[in-house]
Amino acid sequence: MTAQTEWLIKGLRPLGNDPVDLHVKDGVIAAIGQDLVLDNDIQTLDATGLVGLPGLVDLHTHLREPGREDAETIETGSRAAALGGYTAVHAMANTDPVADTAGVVEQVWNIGRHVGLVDVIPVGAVTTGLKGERLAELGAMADSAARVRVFSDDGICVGDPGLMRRALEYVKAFDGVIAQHAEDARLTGGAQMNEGVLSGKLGLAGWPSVAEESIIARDCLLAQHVGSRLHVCHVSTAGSVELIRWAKSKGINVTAEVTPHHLLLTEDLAESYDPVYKVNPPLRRGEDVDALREALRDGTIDIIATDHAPHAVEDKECEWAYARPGMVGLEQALSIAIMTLSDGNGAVDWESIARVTSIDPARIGQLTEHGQGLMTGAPASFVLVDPAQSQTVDPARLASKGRNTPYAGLELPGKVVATFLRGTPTVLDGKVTK
Ligand SMILES: NC(=O)N[C@@H](CC(=O)O)C(=O)O
Ligand SMILES: [Zn+2]
Ligand SMILES: [Zn+2]
Repeated sequence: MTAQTEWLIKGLRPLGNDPVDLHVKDGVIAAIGQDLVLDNDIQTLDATGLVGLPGLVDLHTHLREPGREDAETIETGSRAAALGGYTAVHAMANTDPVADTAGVVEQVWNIGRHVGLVDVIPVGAVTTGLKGERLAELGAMADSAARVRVFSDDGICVGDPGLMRRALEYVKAFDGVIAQHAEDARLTGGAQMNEGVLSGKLGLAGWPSVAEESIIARDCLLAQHVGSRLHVCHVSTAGSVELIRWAKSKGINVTAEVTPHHLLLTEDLAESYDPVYKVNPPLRRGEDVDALREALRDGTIDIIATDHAPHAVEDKECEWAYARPGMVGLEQALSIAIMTLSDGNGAVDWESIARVTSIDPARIGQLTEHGQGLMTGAPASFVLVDPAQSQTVDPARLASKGRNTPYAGLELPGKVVATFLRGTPTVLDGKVTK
């Protein structure tokens, strides 16, 4: 029975270009062409009007397993990811136990494979227990079955410059990358929101831009000094953009990500005192949002990464100061990419969307099976999007266990109709297949 493995997909528009048919067989794209006719009796999918993109790759996802399965599991997070058009997600290391050994990363990787909806690529911790004291077993995680290439203490900054330098040097051996959560903790004690006029008015302790920017500047100089690869997580300020632009102009090997929420939302939302808007780094000013959007368009910021951060209801529906920071994002990221990378007259820059959501995240994470585009011989991992449909976000209907979406009630453009992972549909008709 070839039903699951062989497909004829009719009339999709790759990256928004002229319609073609796609023959999917044995996990790869066997042929692309106009009006393909196949003589055997295989499954056909009418994709007229749908845009085809390479499967999305998230470099920054919190799946909460092991340790907080009440907030998210690898399975529920995988469902959310597939519905969002993702075929691979990098699972952050700030779990309990922390993903700081070959054993833990292999377990996460195995559960992801068993669920089978997206490739779950573990991120390894930089320091043991995220304590910032000594390096974790980076080499063993890289050599493990999980083939870890991205290392991060995300949630916490690697504050010690000596340790950061050694981590950057260590991962060079296997072309790994250190993904830094840039926050000088000595400048953010008790911080609740962006530091500025509004934080003063609201009486909430501020997180100043300089707490992010000073670490980015330092880490770029360290990456230059030791000739290593640095990735900056969730860039949130105009000043950070300027620093990264400078570093790239000097040939420093730095890449950067921006989250959907930092591309769309501003600090004013804190006026509601609704903790759904509490996140690290905090939502910033309109000027910062403008600079981040421009930086994404001109390539200074390489990619969109969700920082999908599901939390249990009791950790979010409480007083602002006690709420955990973070918001979910896997199911809405593509819509926000569409909003950010269109010209306002409805013309969507699909090529850039593929670059920032798939091709470049796969390159940074060293994933050879993803982000390859729709080409003959490439793995059949792609997403079919209907740009004419929109979705109104209902927190109760998310596949993620997290209900902490900042987009509740908003009508967002685009809908994922189907996602394929190595030739097998994980989403069909907008629903997870298993
Ligand atoms: N972004 C957040 O506000 N929270 C993240 C940690 C992080 O990304 O720093 C989390 O793990 O909940
Ligand atoms: Zn972080
Ligand atoms: Zn994070």
